[in-house]
Amino acid sequence: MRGSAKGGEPVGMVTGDSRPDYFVFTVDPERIPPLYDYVYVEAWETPPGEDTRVMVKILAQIRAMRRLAVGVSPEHPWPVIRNLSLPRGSDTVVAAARVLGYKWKGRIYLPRHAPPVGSWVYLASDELLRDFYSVEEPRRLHVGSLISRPSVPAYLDLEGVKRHVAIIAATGAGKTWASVVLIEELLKKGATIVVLDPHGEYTAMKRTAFRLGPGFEDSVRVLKARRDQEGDIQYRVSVASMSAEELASIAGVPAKATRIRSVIYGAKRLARWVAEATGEKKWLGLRGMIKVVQAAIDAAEVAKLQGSRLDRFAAELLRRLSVTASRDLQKAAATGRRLEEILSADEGLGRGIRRLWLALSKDSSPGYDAIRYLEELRRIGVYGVARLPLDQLLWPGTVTVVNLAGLRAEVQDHLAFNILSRVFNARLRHVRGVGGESYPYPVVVVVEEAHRFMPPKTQRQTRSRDIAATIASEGRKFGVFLVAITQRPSRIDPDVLSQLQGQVILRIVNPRDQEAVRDASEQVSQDLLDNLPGLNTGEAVVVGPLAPSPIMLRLRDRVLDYSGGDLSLAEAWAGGREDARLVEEIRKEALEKAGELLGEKPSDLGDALAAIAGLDPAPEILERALRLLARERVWASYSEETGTVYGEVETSGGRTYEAKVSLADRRSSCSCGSRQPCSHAVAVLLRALLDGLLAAPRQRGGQEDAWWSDFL
Ligand SMILES: Nc1ncnc2c1ncn2[C@@H]1O[C@H](COP(=O)(O)OP(=O)(O)OP(=O)(O)O)[C@@H](O)[C@H]1O
Repeated sequence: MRGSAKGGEPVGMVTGDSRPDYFVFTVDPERIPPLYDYVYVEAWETPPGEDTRVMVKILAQIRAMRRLAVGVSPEHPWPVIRNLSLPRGSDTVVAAARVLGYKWKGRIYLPRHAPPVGSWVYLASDELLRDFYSVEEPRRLHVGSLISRPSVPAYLDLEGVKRHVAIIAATGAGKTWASVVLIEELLKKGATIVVLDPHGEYTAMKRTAFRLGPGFEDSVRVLKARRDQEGDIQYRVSVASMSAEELASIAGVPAKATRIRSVIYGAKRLARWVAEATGEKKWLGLRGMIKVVQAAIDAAEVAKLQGSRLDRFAAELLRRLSVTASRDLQKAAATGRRLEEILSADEGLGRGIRRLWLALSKDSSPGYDAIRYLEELRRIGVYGVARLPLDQLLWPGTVTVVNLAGLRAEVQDHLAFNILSRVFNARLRHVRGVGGESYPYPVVVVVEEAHRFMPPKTQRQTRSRDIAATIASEGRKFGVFLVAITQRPSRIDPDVLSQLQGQVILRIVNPRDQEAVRDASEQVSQDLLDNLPGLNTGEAVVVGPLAPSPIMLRLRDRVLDYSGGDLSLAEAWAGGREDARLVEEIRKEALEKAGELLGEKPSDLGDALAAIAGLDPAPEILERALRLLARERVWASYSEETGTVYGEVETSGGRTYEAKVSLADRRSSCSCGSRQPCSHAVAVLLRALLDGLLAAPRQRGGQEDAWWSDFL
């Protein structure tokens, strides 16, 4: 009957240290239960609300076990040991059990008495455990089975999610797995879930959503933050809702670069007024700001020739903006008049122009730098004129994965801040009945790598920490619940961590992290902490309101896929085939774009580049450039004025190459040092072609001259 779950016969007797929460018992050597198995003792208790004592079954879990030698010790020398004939069973098996409580009228209570020494200890039956850990439908989340009893299902309590959840483990111990299982269960309950996914690990859930059953096919949506990442829809933040300071910081402009920041400040103000003067919202985006900076650089050059005067700069800038805004001369004049009206009535516009002049009057480099920063931000694709409607982010019975992969830390943090704030405010407005963007159902926000977003104030400043702390402390009132996932709880703000009352703790080895868990949760006892390094992958301890009583469980198999688990070689090599497919797609698209420019579709991409840019790259260089586009980050911008494509190739190995292709001179150069058209320059040219930045060869030049000659 060793290890059997039947119960009945005793497996030991309480013989040692006995306390209300813990007892030591000597084990029958013929019936030794495994570590973590469940036992009970019968004892008299007076349950709360009763006035007589009743006999109850006090459930306990074996947390430690030892064999003590009787009659021998390790100090005995070998010749003595060798000649002793020790019969099997001449040792004593001693176990220590942590009391879990007893169940009385559907509720779990902790005993007030220590089990008497001499009490029989019985193996708990499956039925007893099922009853002890039962959670009623519809609150039941089926996440696995008891660690030592695969036949007893382990349920979490849906209502416990209201007190927020932390999923904590060493790397590779199964955090993402645990989170996916929780998401599956929440989806079955019809929850609205948002996942902030810094590594793009959760995007694969979408492909497998159908496995959850009929009606779940569309229950996973993927929003991408970067244009070139996996996702159905682009998440969008409106530039108009951000301050110039915010924009500059996210773009990565150093705090000390005051002239560049001034340019961004001025450009933002002016772009807003051009939008107002023309009634065209497109000026509110980054492209609008970049056009303002370009006009300001040119206006500053003109003003410098005319005695370096602010009034000359202002007049020239307004003229250029009017013309840029409306090529129709009459309209341009009207826009100019309107801008001047605004300038005389509104000090803000004047301040914007002054800041631009101060930044650019000495030399134009802060202007070019500002363009570079804004251009980089624009290429991400997330910062635009209008924000994404809320119903694309939150939808009942749907998990929306926001793929933040491939973004700089500042941008990830800003987007996390933006999304957390939007969700919280939408719920707050609903609950308070205030107008504006609102959402009628509670929302669970899963934050992967939570330490990136909510570190202690003393360690690092982030934008998202304060809103995360607000959700942790007030989200319950407004129906916004946090599930924070991390391998470094010691790097999470203690104010946030202590509010995450439901904890799913998998293997943790680092003592600092164990301490952080203990500090954050009263329910994690020292003996539980001692057990954490010994857990296997996929085994967890759950404490707090998520479970009826602290529970050790093995997570069930997940249904939805995710990526980022251990590398599968078969899949990794299949990725190579995927690259080849992408290269062919890019080639096809580039040929089509070239056809639009040239008026007839070329049969060969090399010939097309020769016709468009006068470059004739060697075939292997062209192939390498296509592979760069498929695999790496390639950006391009085009200056109509100089007829030059500028761009960068950022490799996954962390190297950046800056390349330039002059269409007018039919030459290219690159920071890799190559004079011949190199793969970086060709990739940059192809990116400009794919992004539709290039004008047809016969249109270049002529129109430009006519346009600028009006006022030069
Ligand atoms: N419950 C489980 N049952 C079976 N295998 C599991 C379980 N949990 C995790 N694994 C395996 O362990 C590996 C690591 O799991 P997972 O990616 O969830 O860990 P993680 O803690 O999120 O890792 P990281 O810190 O690297 O993100 C996975 O490849 C998965 O196959």
